[in-house]
Amino acid sequence: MAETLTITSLGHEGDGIAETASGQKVFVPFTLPGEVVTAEIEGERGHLVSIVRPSPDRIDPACKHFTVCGGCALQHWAPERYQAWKRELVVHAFAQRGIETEVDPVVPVAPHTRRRAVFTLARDDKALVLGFNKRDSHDVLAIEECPLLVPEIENRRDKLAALANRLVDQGKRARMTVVSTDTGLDVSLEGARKPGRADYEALGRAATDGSICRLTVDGAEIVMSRVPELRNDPIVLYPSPGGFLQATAPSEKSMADLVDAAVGKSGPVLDLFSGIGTFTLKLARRFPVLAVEGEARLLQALDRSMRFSKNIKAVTMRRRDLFLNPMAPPELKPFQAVVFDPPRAGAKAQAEMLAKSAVPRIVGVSCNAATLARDARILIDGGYRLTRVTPVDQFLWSGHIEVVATFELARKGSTTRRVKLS
Ligand SMILES: C[S@@+](CC[C@H](N)C(=O)[O-])C[C@H]1O[C@@H](n2cnc3c(N)ncnc32)[C@H](O)[C@@H]1O
Repeated sequence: MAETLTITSLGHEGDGIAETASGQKVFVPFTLPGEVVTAEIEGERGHLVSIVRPSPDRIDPACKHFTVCGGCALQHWAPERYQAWKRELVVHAFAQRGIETEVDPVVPVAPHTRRRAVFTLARDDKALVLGFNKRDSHDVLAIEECPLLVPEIENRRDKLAALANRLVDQGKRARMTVVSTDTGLDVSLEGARKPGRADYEALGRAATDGSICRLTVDGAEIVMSRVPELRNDPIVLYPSPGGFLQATAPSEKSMADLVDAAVGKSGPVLDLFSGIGTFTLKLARRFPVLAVEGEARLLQALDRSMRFSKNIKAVTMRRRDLFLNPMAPPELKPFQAVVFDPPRAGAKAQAEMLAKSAVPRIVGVSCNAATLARDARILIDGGYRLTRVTPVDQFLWSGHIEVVATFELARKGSTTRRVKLS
């Protein structure tokens, strides 16, 4: 039987939190603070049945698939309240580590800006479905719209499904990463059937209608009609098939501007977890930069950017596993600033090394506020001061938030030295 509940707050994934009559804490998706709802209780999950008293901040969701699609959790909240909640997530993550800090307002990101999408493809009962996983399910939802995506991807769903049609067999699944670039769609298919000779020809024909610049299957290039380029004059970035790329161009710009400002006026700069060089290249307009990254193919893409971008200073690249082999204080010595932008797991080992260094400025970028706060604690305990924290809403309507944090060396007796980067 459904129980009447009052939602007191939202959990970090965006689900409403309430207490049952028996004092049990339950999470009820698609509810808002202050709302009175009825829900069927199953363990610590509450399945929303009806909204008895809606929040004045409740709005109509932007997408017809909302609540069924696993992608979005919070389309039903007025933007100002939603953004304030996202900022609070960051405040809370730092407070959990004993760090009291000012946090800037969230930098918002508009709908229809997601330029990198990862679709699931599944063939059931003959039809090939291109979509996203349903909420709390492995089933694939065939999406008819997605207000997150740039139109170049959203309007080509049928074309993308047709492209994969030959290579996904009955009962099988595959993953398709699509990046909208300035030269067309860069499509990477993974987990599909290996193409045979006849497939190559058909794929070649299907892919060369002007909308697709590159098609790779499990990393192997099948079609390349134009080199995929992300142009931001004077810089050109080259995405790597299926490789990491900041999810939207506006959030990437906001983060790169924040990093650039936080680095300040002196180099050389060390860019750790550099990827294809999103921050490296912008910083290299002013300073020599050493880019360190674990994946060879991303450094190859950065190498290409260095050759085709204009007005950049010396960029040195190094491949290294920074989890197993973080850069140690003697190696950090030449740098006036260090940027680190690790995966969700954070950069604990590297933060421990940075905490022992005398680098004057450190900028941390992360899509996980909890691991960033953990790494911030390590830096602060090592003698750094946290001077600015800015959330960027790269993952609109989800519980995820991107954060840029700036640290300055505050240890007594610390001096700054300028050293030439060899
Ligand atoms: C969040 S991405 C940031 C990339 C880059 N800063 C950008 O904006 O495009 C994290 C990067 O860390 C790299 N990475 C993951 N694990 C690593 C490791 N153990 N050592 C070095 N790099 C690693 C990934 O390949 C990825 O490029």
